[in-house]
This record gives sequence, structure tokens and C-alpha cells, in this order.
Amino acid sequence: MPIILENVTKTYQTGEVQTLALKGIDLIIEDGEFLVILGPSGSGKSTLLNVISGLDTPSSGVIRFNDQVLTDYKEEALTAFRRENLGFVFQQYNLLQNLTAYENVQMGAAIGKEPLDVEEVLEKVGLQEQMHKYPYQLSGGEQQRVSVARSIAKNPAILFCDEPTGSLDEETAKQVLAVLEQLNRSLGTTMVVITHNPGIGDMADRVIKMNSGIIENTEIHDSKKSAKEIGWG
Ligand SMILES: Nc1ncnc2c1ncn2[C@@H]1O[C@H](COP(=O)(O)OP(=O)(O)OP(=O)(O)O)[C@@H](O)[C@H]1O
Repeated sequence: MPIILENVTKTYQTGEVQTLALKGIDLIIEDGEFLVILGPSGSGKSTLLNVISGLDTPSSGVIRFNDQVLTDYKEEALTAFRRENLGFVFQQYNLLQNLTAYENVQMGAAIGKEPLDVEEVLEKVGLQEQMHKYPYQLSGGEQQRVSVARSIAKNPAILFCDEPTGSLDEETAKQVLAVLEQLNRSLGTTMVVITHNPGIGDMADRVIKMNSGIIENTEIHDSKKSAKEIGWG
């Protein structure tokens, strides 16, 4: 189910100041693609992710998912669409502290129409041994893998990741990236990953570079590197 953006703009108005965060984006995100979005701070990456995923509405332009025109949806329909089809992973893990890893993932599975088996998902992210631990008993990388497992458990068509390894050291980050890589391959989940780290781009089918609200450059990879093989920083 491709996502199609046609001439999407986003302008923020803060008092007298107008910021053109997106200046007419045309983009098709293909089904099953591993897409990495790079670009300097303030270039519009998070804004792009927010409007693609319906967390925010664009100022103009059209966003379609199959034959559904998301930009025509009211808030409630958009929320339902997001719940059913999209998963999110952020730099902060946002786990519920009083629930175990298993229970956190169960919460994710509960909102899916065709959820995955909770134990299988925990196995896929390499946490079968840790599933009855609480977040405070897990390392940062393990917590982020729980967060990925929770988002993937509802079996979303697309997983949006905004700086998913921003708080992790290289080795731990690569473990989390290996999980994204493996889920993309085994489940066919479309991955959209925002990062400052150009090394992560080598894992992608396609890298788009944002600058000042436009897509400055697109790189298509015929062969990808595995998380283990990529350079760092
Ligand atoms: N809610 C907002 N109100 C006003 N301006 C905003 C808002 N959110 C973002 N902006 C502005 O829009 C531009 C794009 O911001 P955005 O957060 O999309 O960039 P980014 O590439 O994700 O940056 P970073 O890598 O630092 O997260 C910036 O100039 C920013 O100041």
C-alpha cells in the first residue's frame, strides 16, 4: 500500500513569523520499502513524518494511502487510520513503567485488527529471555527493542521511526537497527526512518535528503548493507 504525497506544504505561523517547513513535497513511499530520511536540524524531517503519518495536517497538498485521501479525513477518521495502519518509534522509549516488557507489547497488540503473537514478536526482537522484566530492569537498547516490539505487534503496514537510535551507543544502536532490518524483511513492514546519522542510510532502499523544506537529493540503493556492516556517525 504505497503512500503518495503530492505537492505537500506545511507553514507554521508563530505570531508574526511564518516558517515554511515543507515547500511542496512530492514523494511515493513504496510498499515494503526501507526509506531513510536524512537532513540537518530544522530541515523539515519531523514535520514531514508528522504530516505523512497524520499526526499533523499539511497546509496544502494531497496525501493518499491507496485510494484513501488522508487529507480529506477529519480528526477522528485520521486517528482511526493511524491506529489501524501505522506504528511509531521515537528516541524516547515511552514504555509504561509499571508493566513488564510482555505487557507493554500486549498493549500494542491489543489495538491491532490482525495483531501478531506477543511472544513471537518478543522473540523476533531478541527479548524472549527478558520478557517478564520491567523497563527499569532493562538496558536502553533492550527498552528500545520493547518499544519496537510494541509498535510492530499490531502489525502495522508502516513503521515510522524518528531518531530511533538517538539515545544509544553504536553497538546497541546497531542491535536495534538489525531488528528493524529483520522486521522489514520478514514481515514486509514499510520502514520510514528519520536520522542525523548518514551511516544508517546505507541500510536503506532509498535515502532522501531534506534541506530547508525540500527534498534536495534522492539516492537509490541496488544493494543494501546490513546493520552490522554500516559505518557510524
Ligand atoms: N510547532 C512549530 N511551530 C513553529 N515552527 C515549527 C514548529 N515545528 C517545527 N517548526 C519549524 O519548522 C522547521 C522544520 O522543523 P522540523 O522539526 O521538521 O525539522 P527537523 O529536520 O526534524 O529538525 P531536527 O533534526 O532538529 O529534529 C524548523 O525551522 C522549525 O523551527
